[in-house]
Amino acid sequence: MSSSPITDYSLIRERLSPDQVRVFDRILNQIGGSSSDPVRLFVSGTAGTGKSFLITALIDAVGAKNVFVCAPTGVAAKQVKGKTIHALFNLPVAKNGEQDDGRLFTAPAVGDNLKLVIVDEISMCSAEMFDRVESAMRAFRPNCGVFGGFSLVLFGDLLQIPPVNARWIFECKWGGVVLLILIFPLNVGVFSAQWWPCFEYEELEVNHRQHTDMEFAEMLQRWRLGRVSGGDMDFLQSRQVSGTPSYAAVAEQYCQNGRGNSMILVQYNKTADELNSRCGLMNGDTVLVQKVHTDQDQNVERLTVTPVDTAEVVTIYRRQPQESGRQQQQQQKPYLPVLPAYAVTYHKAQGQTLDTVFLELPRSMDASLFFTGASRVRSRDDLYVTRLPAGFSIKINGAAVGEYNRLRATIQLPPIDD
Ligand SMILES: Nc1ncnc2c1ncn2[C@@H]1O[C@H](COP(=O)(O)OP(=O)(O)OP(=O)(O)O)[C@@H](O)[C@H]1O
Repeated sequence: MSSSPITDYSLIRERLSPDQVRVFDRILNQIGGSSSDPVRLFVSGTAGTGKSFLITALIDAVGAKNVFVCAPTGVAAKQVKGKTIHALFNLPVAKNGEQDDGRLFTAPAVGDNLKLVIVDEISMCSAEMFDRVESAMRAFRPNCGVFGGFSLVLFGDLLQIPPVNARWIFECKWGGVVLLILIFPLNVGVFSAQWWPCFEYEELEVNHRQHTDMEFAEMLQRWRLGRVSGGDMDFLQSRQVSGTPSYAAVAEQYCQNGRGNSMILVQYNKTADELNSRCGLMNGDTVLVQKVHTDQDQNVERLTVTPVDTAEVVTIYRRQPQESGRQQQQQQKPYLPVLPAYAVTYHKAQGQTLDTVFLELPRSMDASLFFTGASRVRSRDDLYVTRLPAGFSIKINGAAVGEYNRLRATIQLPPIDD
């Protein structure tokens, strides 16, 4: 990816589908045009419609040094060569589920060349976090209005994973306002969070991830809306790894069927830890190994890695074993404190395309989690479930569907659940 803008967009446009080109042109025309109005756009579309792909095309066109790109999680940010929202805007991170203190740390320096700010996987960004982004952008350029007058494009799918223990980006802070609106039904936009109504809407429609298995794509659209047919249940039954939730059976199947970037998706971090450690692996930061340094006997001495959450370069050295006993320590070699992890939470998988997934399913599950997990793969053959609980069901979030339909109506599209 070049850091300078490409002025002839024809080559970039060639790699995009017609709906991606429509949005690409709309954004670039507004940024490059004579209008002084900043872009305020929310680009949605179901999983696999190439939202992240379009982001990389926009970065190429505008030039990496002229765009800020971010996402709520490190893995999602890495996907679009960006930073986490926290890292980009220097927001304090909440620890152990406690709320942070709401302070805004020093904002990064912003040159005059900043043309566009992009936030991917917006479904996971809470209304509170979005308020902070607004303050941070206004701090870059005070006196220029909302979001500092910068162009801002949001990408995501409101039917994928919502923010953890927080309000949706479109949800109102004060229940009382909702009550008032119920009594005096005014413009529906008043329901929304403070900044959300500033955004116009676009939707991508071509599924690029499951385009070779349209039956699977249709199945996913049912699941996205919380509908699981009898045929779907039969299919899920046939994709079970084991009759009982046995980590060993899952691990064995994983080793046999897992390809390239396969993942076991689980609900909670502690389950991921358990699964990883049972298999002799450990959970931790996800890192990309950039360089393996060896000595003259080809023993690995150290690794240069980039954690996906921070994108810093880190060197990992061998450590002495912790076991007690001097003799035992002398016998054991210093070890590298890094092992591959293959179970992650559904949250960490959002935004990725994976070769194979193994879904851990509770008896009742949010449609957003199930849909996000299942839609990571390209075809039915790449999807497994660790076990299908009796009476398995998924439930849809009505607020997200309602907001989706409201947005679609603004561009004359029918409700998704019609
Ligand atoms: N125009 C395109 N031509 C070829 N491949 C494409 C195109 N657009 C997207 N893809 C591919 O389709 C897959 C899904 O794309 P992408 O991850 O951008 O979708 P997404 O809408 O961001 O999905 P999600 O909502 O799940 O994050 C990726 O493998 C991507 O490379």
